[in-house]
Amino acid sequence: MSAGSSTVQTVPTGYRTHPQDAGPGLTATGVSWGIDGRLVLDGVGLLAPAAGVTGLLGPNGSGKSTLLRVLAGVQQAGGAAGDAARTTFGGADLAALPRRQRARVLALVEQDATTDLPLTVLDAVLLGRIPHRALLAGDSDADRAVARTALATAGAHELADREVGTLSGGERQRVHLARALAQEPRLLLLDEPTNHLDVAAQLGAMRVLRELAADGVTVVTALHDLNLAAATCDHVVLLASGRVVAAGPVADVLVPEVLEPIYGVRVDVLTHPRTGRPVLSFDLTDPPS
Ligand SMILES: Nc1ncnc2c1ncn2[C@@H]1O[C@H](COP(=O)(O)OP(=O)(O)OP(=O)(O)O)[C@@H](O)[C@H]1O
Repeated sequence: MSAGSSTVQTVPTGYRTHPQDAGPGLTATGVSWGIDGRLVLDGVGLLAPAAGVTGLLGPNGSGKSTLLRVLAGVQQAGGAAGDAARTTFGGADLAALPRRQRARVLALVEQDATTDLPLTVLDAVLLGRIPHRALLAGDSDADRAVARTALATAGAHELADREVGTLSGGERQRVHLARALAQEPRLLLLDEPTNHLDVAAQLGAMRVLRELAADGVTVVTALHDLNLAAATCDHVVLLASGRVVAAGPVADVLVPEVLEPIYGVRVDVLTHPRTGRPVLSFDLTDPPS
């Protein structure tokens, strides 16, 4: 791991929201998206409780990234499918919000997002401040302070003056998290935010998400690592072939009866000796039929 520090710091109190402001969370109904005559999302409905961490799980190609992009409004629901999707956050229709207003509410951290622009890390993180300042206004001292705090929270403060294009995958992932934190969202959507991170940095990033949730931010994160989800999420939504096949508290969904038919592996569930949370063990022998 080439980042100078793998330590992800706790969330400073300066830009916390408050749990009582969290509202009813994120709801989506009837979300479909298709391309080339194929339905990638097929009438997805989900509930991500306010001020909680919801894990979006599912095998490769099940539709996690597409769903996050549609929820964020980066990709329009429908596509070749045509549908009557409705997505609300805090009771408000997200699709009806003007783009700038939506960017003050939600931030999306995409998987392996890259940029060809010769931006420093600090400038990249400052992009997260754009929705909060007057049109055509430059960065203020306050914006730079928020950006530096976000970098520190994401464990990337030492990278501030580096060019984004020169960063390692794990370093870049921290910078994307910092950019989203600088946006001060009430809804944070993340697409596999830990896939380039070492184990300490993975847990550190999940701790940041948990602390944000404790302070009222609603977090939805796609994850491949089911044990990371078991250790850190409140609630999980399991997708397969563009449909939700299970959703609910971790202990209800991350069980062999649900996971084995979806992943096609044998699953045993143990209990963590200290936390009491589920620990999953996998092997490739055929699951019992
Ligand atoms: N623009 C597109 N054109 C064609 N196919 C697409 C497009 N976007 C997504 N797909 C297909 O839709 C399916 C779901 O893709 P998506 O990236 O949402 O899955 P995922 O669950 O995030 O996968 P992974 O875990 O591998 O990242 C895949 O089969 C993918 O190839």
